[in-house]
Amino acid sequence: MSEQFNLIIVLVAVVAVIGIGAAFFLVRGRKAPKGTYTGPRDANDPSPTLTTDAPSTEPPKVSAPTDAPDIDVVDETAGQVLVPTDVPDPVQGRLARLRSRLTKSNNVLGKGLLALLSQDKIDEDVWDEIEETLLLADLGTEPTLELVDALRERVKIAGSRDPQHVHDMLREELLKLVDPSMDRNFIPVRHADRPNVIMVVGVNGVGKTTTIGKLARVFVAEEKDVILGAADTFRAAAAEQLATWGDRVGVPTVKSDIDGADPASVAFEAVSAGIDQEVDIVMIDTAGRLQNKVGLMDELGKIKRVIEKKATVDEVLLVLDATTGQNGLNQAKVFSEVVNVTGIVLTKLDGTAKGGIVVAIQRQLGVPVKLIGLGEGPDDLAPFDAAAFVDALLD
Ligand SMILES: Nc1nc2c(ncn2[C@@H]2O[C@H](COP(=O)(O)OP(=O)(O)OP(=O)(O)O)[C@@H](O)[C@H]2O)c(=O)[nH]1
Repeated sequence: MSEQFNLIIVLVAVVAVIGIGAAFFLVRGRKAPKGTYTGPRDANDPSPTLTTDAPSTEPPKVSAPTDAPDIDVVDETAGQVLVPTDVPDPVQGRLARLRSRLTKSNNVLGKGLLALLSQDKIDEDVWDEIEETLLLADLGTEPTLELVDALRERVKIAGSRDPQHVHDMLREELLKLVDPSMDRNFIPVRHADRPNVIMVVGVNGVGKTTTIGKLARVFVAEEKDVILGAADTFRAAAAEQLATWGDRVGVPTVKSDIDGADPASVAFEAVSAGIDQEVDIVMIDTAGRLQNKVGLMDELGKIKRVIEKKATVDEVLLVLDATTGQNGLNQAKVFSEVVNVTGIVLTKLDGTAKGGIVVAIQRQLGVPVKLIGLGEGPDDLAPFDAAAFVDALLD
């Protein structure tokens, strides 16, 4: 009797275990085979405790390993069907919608300049004030002097203080500095045999993950298929944050649940998944948390090389926080020495009166600002348009 009773208990336990297992499987969806990137985790790959300044003595190895370490990157995107909960705003007209944010924070610059230039008599003190206004707006020394010289010349020739004329003159000269001729296209086109790959770089806290989330929405609004790769592996929460952004618009994320996992492996898996699933765009988030330039260089360089085993990196977007002024310029310098930056995303322009940073950064790197962040909302990212930007400063 007690044997029968024991048998019943064992049977009940087995059924319960199978049931829980099946439920878990259904909730998680199908797990694809373990990661296919078999490159070794380099000694200099970042770990959560990395603080040393010591440069690595060996270049990162990325090829032909024999015994693949246990890289826990699993492409959970295969067969995954995400049901979007959000419909992103169309891209057209975004800057117009967000223009008031730019105007509110930056009209100190535009209005200040207009007032100064409209005075009956523009003496040296006024020119000094104009110069100061431009420098305070983070325009940078060289562009400031250029602009002041151009305005002096034009004021001398025109002689008139008519407000509309002053407005038009200032608009023209500012536009020249912002340079409307730069190629600011940021909507990628898929290659015939592979997705377009975008790497997003920048230090932590600048709004990188948020920007990738917002950009994924922009691409979805443009009817592109997208996969995200969470190669910022310093903290699993960052990957979750990215996945949450993606989930909302039906974009899957390749990630590792392990803090400090090899970022290049995650990038490789994301690009592999993008190729397998024939998506248009793969966007790779990276960490900017490294304590020193050598570490940063090693990590970003390795991610790029590993991706290039599968595809080309078509765009490297550098995300910079507009409120950080000179610090942002220093970051831009470091990143551009490490990777070939092809475009800039300037975030938090809604929170600063220093819109001149657009000019300073473009000058320093010689690459265009392609997008600007104008708030924390999911669709508060706008394509940068030189004329609309200058108009927002002046109106
Ligand atoms: N006001 C404003 N806030 C922004 C903008 N872009 C991002 N943020 C905020 O900036 C903060 C940091 O953003 P994250 O995306 O977490 O920054 P991150 O660079 O990815 O940082 P890590 O994940 O720690 O590397 C968040 O509170 C964002 O909401 C913007 O354009 N305007």
